[in-house]
Amino acid sequence: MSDVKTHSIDISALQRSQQALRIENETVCLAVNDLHLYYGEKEALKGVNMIIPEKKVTAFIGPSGCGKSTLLRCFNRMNDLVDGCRITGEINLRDQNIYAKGTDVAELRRRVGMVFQKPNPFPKSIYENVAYGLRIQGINKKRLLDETVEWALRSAALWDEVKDRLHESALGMSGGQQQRLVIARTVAVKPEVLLLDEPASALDPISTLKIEELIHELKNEFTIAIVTHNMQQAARVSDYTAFMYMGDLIEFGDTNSLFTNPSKQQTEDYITGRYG
Ligand SMILES: Nc1ncnc2c1ncn2[C@@H]1O[C@H](COP(=O)(O)OP(=O)(O)OP(=O)(O)O)[C@@H](O)[C@H]1O
Repeated sequence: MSDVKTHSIDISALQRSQQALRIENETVCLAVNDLHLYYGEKEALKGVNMIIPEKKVTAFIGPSGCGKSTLLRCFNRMNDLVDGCRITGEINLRDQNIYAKGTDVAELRRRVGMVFQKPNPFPKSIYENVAYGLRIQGINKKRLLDETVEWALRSAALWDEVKDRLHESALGMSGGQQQRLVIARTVAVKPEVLLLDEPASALDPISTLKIEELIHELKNEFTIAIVTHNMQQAARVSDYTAFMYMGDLIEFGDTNSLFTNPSKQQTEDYITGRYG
């Protein structure tokens, strides 16, 4: 390991297992095959191939505009909502191509939930925010709603802070609490995958730490893909990291190896702060 690399990322602080993870030993949750995405004439993803392993955290890093969020949004077809967006290639969620004709996109988005940079609770009570997706599914039995709301709030490490004010407005919560509430709302419908698009970048350091700890807990139950601008955060929270540059996936591997011994010069230049 060169001095330059250790200067940028303090990998010793990760307390990571010495045993390297191996992608080939993982169960595949999502498989991306030759994915190209065009916004009009502009090719924003240039033939991406990778897998997202099940019940692991996969981080996407790279300079602004390299396509991280675009790729994340492909996993639950959020780009379908963008005018002039065209996609070729495949993404398989387990053994189903989510871009196949006839895919139920609403059901896909239940299975693959998404949390954005800025917390976006609904102007409703804490309880109703979490119950929202369940009610949309037609679940109205109070006992089932109560149980699931509690489970989701516990999963998002928020229950103890809000159990006595469930019927107060979510808008009275702090930004960090709102983001954990949005995570609770997302997990309440029991998705298989959680997509997190810079989930902590609008939060203070303590709230950020809580979100990072939460990610560690959530990967016991969910497959997680996270976009982050913060390389330290990627190193802290993820098992695997994908480095993107100008629409290409440059390198993908276990996080320890990618940060300590990158195989591509572009990755090394980025993680050592030479550009981006
Ligand atoms: N809705 C859109 N319409 C047209 N071009 C877009 C759209 N969204 C993104 N792009 C372009 O696609 C490219 C990739 O953008 P994307 O937001 O995926 O990058 P990113 O790596 O997530 O960037 P950042 O880190 O700044 O969020 C950029 O050139 C961007 O300008």
